[in-house]
This record gives sequence, C-alpha cells and structure tokens, in this order.
Amino acid sequence: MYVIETDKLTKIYGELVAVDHIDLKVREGRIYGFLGPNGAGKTTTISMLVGLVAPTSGKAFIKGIDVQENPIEVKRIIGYLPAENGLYPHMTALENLLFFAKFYKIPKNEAEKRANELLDLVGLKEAKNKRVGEYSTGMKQRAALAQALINDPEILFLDEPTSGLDPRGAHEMRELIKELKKEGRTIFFSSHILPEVDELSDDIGIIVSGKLVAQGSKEELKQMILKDNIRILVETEEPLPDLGNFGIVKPLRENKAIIYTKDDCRKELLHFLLSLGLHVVDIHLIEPTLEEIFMKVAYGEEVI
Ligand SMILES: Nc1ncnc2c1ncn2[C@@H]1O[C@H](COP(=O)(O)OP(=O)(O)OP(=O)(O)O)[C@@H](O)[C@H]1O
Repeated sequence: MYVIETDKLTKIYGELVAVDHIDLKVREGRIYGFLGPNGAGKTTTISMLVGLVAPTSGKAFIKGIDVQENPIEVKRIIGYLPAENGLYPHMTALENLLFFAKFYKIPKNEAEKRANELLDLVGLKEAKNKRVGEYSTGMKQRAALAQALINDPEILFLDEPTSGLDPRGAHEMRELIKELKKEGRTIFFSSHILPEVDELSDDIGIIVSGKLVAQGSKEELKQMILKDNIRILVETEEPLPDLGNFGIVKPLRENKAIIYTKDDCRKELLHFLLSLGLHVVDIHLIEPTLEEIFMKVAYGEEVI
C-alpha cells in the first residue's frame, strides 16, 4: 500500500487546470521529491493532499484514508510546512509550538517536552525564547519545521522547504530532512531546484502545467528515458569507424566520441576497438543527470 496515493486528482480554477488528473504514488519511509517549474501546480497539489484545498475532481488518500472525507483523521498523522510559514511573529518559537500543540490536544507536560526536543533538533535551543519576528529567514524556516513536527507525524509535507534560504540555511534544512527520514518518516517535498531534488529524493515525481509527466525512483526515471541505451565516452586520437551492430558513433570535440549501444557490450566493444588498432584512452558509462531527465520528460528535449 502507498502511504500517499491520489486518483486522478484535479483542481480547476476558472479556465485554468492547475492540477490535471494526477496519480501520485508514494511509498512508506521514502523521500519523494515533487519537482516542477514555477506555476506547475506543486502548491495546489500539496494543499489538496493536506486537506486545505478541495479537489475539483479525483481523490487523495493518506494511508488509505480519504482526505476529503476524513480530514481530521488525516491531520493527526501528517505534518505540513507551508511555503509561507504560519508562525506568529509576536510569539517566541516555544510559545508558537505550544500554541499549535493545543490543536492536537497534546497534554501540557508532554507538549513542553516535545516542543523543547524539537527546538533542540532544529538548532533553536538557545533562541527558543526569542520572538519569531526577530529570527532570520533560516531560523524562521527551522522553527516552522519544528511546528510541523509537533504532533510527531508519520508523513511530512514540505512545500519548497529551502525557498528563500541562503546556502548554509538550505544545507541545514536538507540535513534535517535526511534526519527525519532516518526516524522512519515519509517525506513529500516540493522544489524547482534540480540538485536539491537529486540529493534528497528516493523517488521523484515531475509535474509540468498540472500534469504528472513522470514518476518513479531515480533509477526508474533514468531507464525510462534511456530505454536500453548505454552511452560510452571514448577518447581516441583516430576517428572511429562505423561500429555496425555495436552502436552509433557521435564524434565530439577534442578527439572524443560517444558511442551509443543497445546492450552492455563494453567488453566486446573494447576488444573490437583494440583489434582495429585504435588508441582508446578512456571508456566509461555515462548516466543521465536529473537535469537531462527533467528536460526530456518535461519538454521533450533529446538526451542524446
Ligand atoms: N487560488 C487560486 N486561484 C486561481 N489560480 C490559482 C490559485 N492558486 C493557484 N493558482 C494557479 O494555479 C497554477 C499552479 O499554481 P501553484 O501555486 O500550485 O504552482 P507551484 O508549482 O506551486 O508554483 P511555485 O513554484 O511558483 O510556487 C498557477 O498558474 C497559479 O497561478
């Protein structure tokens, strides 16, 4: 069973189909990166998954619970970090967390213990009694993450968690996300930053103009665009001859060439090239980057 699953989830604003019949499948304990350009529909999707926006059609399920039918039950097991954090600036971080703990009816003693532990986790132990309005952007974002964790959720939704953070703040946030995964939580986060999605995600969904154009593990996405092609970079001082069944040669600058083959025939190919008396300097597999995957599935740009 998937912990997050949608069935043709759709949101239409007037003429605009913001989210278009998407079928998300998120496995337990994984980090799922929801990648898409600005305006693709990421926030709208997350808002429907956490029960803040009603779908026009389709359904969303969290651990098999229908979000529309049982929003309170769902809210108990999820945490949500919105794109714009919802902390009260005139209150301290500790006060903010205790305030939110009341919504979950967490007993006072337990709430205090948990709030302190969480503020410690996000590195705000020293600043917990400072008003949030005086925090830096990075501190605010970490406090908002602590708030999203107050009910000890199994599933976390993070909407652009590093948005607006400087490189150090973004790094700290990514490290925290990895820690939260180690605790066994499932994390669904949105981002338009390719290296960030690549670094954090086990699985990736790519959304463009409201449509989920690809979904799967990084390995699956690579296979999807490469099919059975293997690319081999060869450095040679001689132009390569026609390789026949071994594959296609694409000459590059500086005496380099890429060979595209259908099967993993590196060994045979190497023998063949050597038998031709060619001086092969280097031969290795090149894997597609997430950027290449994204450009291919989002915009149809050829990888080779
Ligand atoms: N309440 C609304 N009313 C009308 N249109 C909306 C509303 N909310 C979102 N939209 C539109 O729906 C589309 C998807 O927006 P959404 O915020 O979900 O995208 P996003 O992928 O999160 O973008 P970003 O990365 O810029 O935050 C956009 O064209 C946006 O203008």
